[in-house]
Amino acid sequence: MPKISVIQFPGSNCDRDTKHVIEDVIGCRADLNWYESADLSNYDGIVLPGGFSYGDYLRAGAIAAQTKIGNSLKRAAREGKPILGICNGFQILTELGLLKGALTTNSYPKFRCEHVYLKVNNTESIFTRKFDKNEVINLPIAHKEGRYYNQDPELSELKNSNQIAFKYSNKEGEVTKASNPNGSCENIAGLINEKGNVLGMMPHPERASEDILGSTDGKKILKGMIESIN
Ligand SMILES: NC(=O)CC[C@H](N)C(=O)O
Repeated sequence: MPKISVIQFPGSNCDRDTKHVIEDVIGCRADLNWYESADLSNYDGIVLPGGFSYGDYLRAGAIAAQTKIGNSLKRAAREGKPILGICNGFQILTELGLLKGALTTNSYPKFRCEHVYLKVNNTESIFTRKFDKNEVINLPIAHKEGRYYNQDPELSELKNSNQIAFKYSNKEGEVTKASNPNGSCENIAGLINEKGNVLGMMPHPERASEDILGSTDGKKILKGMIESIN
């Protein structure tokens, strides 16, 4: 059975929910590992959970990315291990340079906590292959620094190499300004690296993995990742 490491930073707050979904909903082993002592060589996949690492001081994710787990994450990414960064995890991955671009303060600078619709743009990755192309899914967001920023030529490269995983949309799948909760460029809600083994996303799949929570769309992302490990 694959072993997944869920990394805990000072200020993580979605670590236990993530472990719960991986273990109790998907039926895989997940350990909580404190960032200072985590040995990623023992694990087949890694999840950076949501939260407020180091209190979001300087910029969300900036300080966590400077700790020694940063090098371990870079090594794991190079080795091709699947890495999923959820919300604060996505912020840490961009700060580490494992995903391109940056996450900055929402265009309307308030914390937004609500369900949003996403259009699935890439269905070829290990994380998104359980969805149909352009499928509209429903996941919750909870952030203040979720505005994805990038510019050309990098932005065009991301588009041309199909690295945009999810875009904020309306229920009909139209990618509009009104359906963009934070001012992200191109309505980008989730990105995959070039190699296809790292996904960062602002919405929370672990909060949408059980019927009782109103959506199970998020489970497909975690399941896709875990089932890719053999
Ligand atoms: N849910 C999260 O991971 C949260 C928050 C995040 N650090 C922010 O931008 O507000």
